[in-house]
Amino acid sequence: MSDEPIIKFDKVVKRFGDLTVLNELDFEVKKGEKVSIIGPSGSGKSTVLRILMTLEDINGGVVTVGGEPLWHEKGPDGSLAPASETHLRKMRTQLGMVFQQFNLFPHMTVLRNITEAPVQVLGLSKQEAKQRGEELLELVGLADQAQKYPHQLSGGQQQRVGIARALAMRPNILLFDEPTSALDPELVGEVLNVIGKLAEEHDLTMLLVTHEMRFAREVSDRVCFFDQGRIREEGAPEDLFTDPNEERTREFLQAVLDN
Ligand SMILES: Nc1ncnc2c1ncn2[C@@H]1O[C@H](COP(=O)(O)OP(=O)(O)OP(=O)(O)O)[C@@H](O)[C@H]1O
Repeated sequence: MSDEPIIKFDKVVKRFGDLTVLNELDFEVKKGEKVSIIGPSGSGKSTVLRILMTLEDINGGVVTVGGEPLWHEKGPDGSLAPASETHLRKMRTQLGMVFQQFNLFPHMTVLRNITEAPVQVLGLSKQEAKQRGEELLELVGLADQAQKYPHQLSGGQQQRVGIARALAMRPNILLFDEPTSALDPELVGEVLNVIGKLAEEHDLTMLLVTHEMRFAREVSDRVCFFDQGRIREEGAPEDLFTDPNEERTREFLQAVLDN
């Protein structure tokens, strides 16, 4: 891990109508760091990921990815103007996201789900993309499922394809938005195992929104507790989970761990 932040939110404001979801959020992630975001429903956790994926714009502040503003472009005089679609498209290639609902293309085979974007967006040849796709299926333990369609797979297998698909774009940063919350309990483990293996073996920067507290504790370098659009408390998992400073964090952990 380096000290340089690869993601930086500087007083970021996000509103939906009258609702302020991010309230001057300051947040940094270092290169290679594995960070979990936990917190109550509606506290803005998924919004942080969606802003990074350029699926939601921002109403104030600056988001920087890899040292460059995401939602802005620097003019010749150094001033910041709203980003063009070309800039957003370029910036987006640094990030991959694994969604709660998998979001696979239902009419494509597993392998094609993985090769489509590398061919269309990165310009890889079909052969190169296929080779990369097969390696990734191996990594997520699905080498024998390449020619199946998503509906022929279990939820856990579909989510592992979702992870392979995100990795196929070789992102520097991988975002996970509650990747196991749509799964039957018996399928959660296989997905967490794949994510855990990635965290251990790769120097990818990972940002994970999760309700799986035990997993967050195992896999993260740092855990951030979000509350009302800000980070209420953050720290090493062993500190935050065993001896939080804030009463609000304690209440939240008590409530989720009792469940
Ligand atoms: N497109 C939208 N339009 C209007 N309101 C939205 C939109 N997206 C999110 N919100 C609202 O913004 C708030 C924050 O949403 P967000 O999904 O970031 O929360 P969260 O912390 O991830 O919650 P959860 O754990 O329930 O997924 C919620 O109150 C949500 O209803």
